[in-house]
Amino acid sequence: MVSVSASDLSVTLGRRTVVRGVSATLKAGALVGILGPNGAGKSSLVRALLGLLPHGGAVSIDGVPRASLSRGEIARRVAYLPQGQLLHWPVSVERLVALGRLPHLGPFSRIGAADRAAIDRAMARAEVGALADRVATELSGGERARVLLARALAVEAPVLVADEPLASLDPAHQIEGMELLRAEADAGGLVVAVLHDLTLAARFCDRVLVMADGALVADGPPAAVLTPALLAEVYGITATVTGGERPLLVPLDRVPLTGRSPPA
Ligand SMILES: Nc1ncnc2c1ncn2[C@@H]1O[C@H](COP(=O)(O)OP(=O)(O)OP(=O)(O)O)[C@@H](O)[C@H]1O
Repeated sequence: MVSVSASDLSVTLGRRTVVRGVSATLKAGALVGILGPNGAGKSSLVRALLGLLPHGGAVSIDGVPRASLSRGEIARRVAYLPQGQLLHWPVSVERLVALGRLPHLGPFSRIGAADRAAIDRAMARAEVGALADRVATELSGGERARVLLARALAVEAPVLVADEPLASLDPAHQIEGMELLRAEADAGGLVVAVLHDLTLAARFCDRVLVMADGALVADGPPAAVLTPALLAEVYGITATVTGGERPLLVPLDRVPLTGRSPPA
């Protein structure tokens, strides 16, 4: 069973420690939301998990120390959709999505029938088939976000890590994006998504990890974690929280931040 495990993970950038002693084991079949205010360390955490940032502590993928896996092995096991990726080359959307197959190709091999099928599946799932011949640098922000999601889906890796996959998406595409991530998890994958929309996180995630000031301050099912007290302490907001297992959260006002200590 696919899993990603972090033990006492820490990241220091310049003189600042931006991830502090995070430990968590994430398992297949779950959609895990990484939440927390701006600057809390969410992107740094996922980048450290992937080995894209120097860090302290240990990470294992499927029980194997990540440091002992080659870049290719990691790229085949974990698809990564970075935050706010810019596109510099005027390639077609179809060719951009096809780049998702690179981890599966040898140095001299070309896209084959299986790769072609994976690209078509990914484009259909992210609903970007109609954009196939468009130039990627000429897309709107939301179109670009869906194309980049399609590229990550085209990897067909057992783990998908998506950093703010809903940014720039209209409400219908936000819901569609979450449905897609949910379906990946329901099909047995592990999906880790950095999210800012608390209601969508509560509705779709099985588990949420809440970061504040670099530390993991809460971890559990959304209904247990996303309480008015936590929202006040971590985000500095009052909110109405209604409903049961899949609460609806409506931010109302700002309140002074009180902070929350990591669980002992
Ligand atoms: N190169 C760097 N040197 C020093 N500090 C950095 C560097 N890069 C990022 N940081 C700081 O690290 C902290 C965590 O950044 P990170 O991007 O992980 O936060 P985040 O929770 O993903 O935020 P957001 O929701 O705004 O995307 C921030 O305070 C940021 O300013």
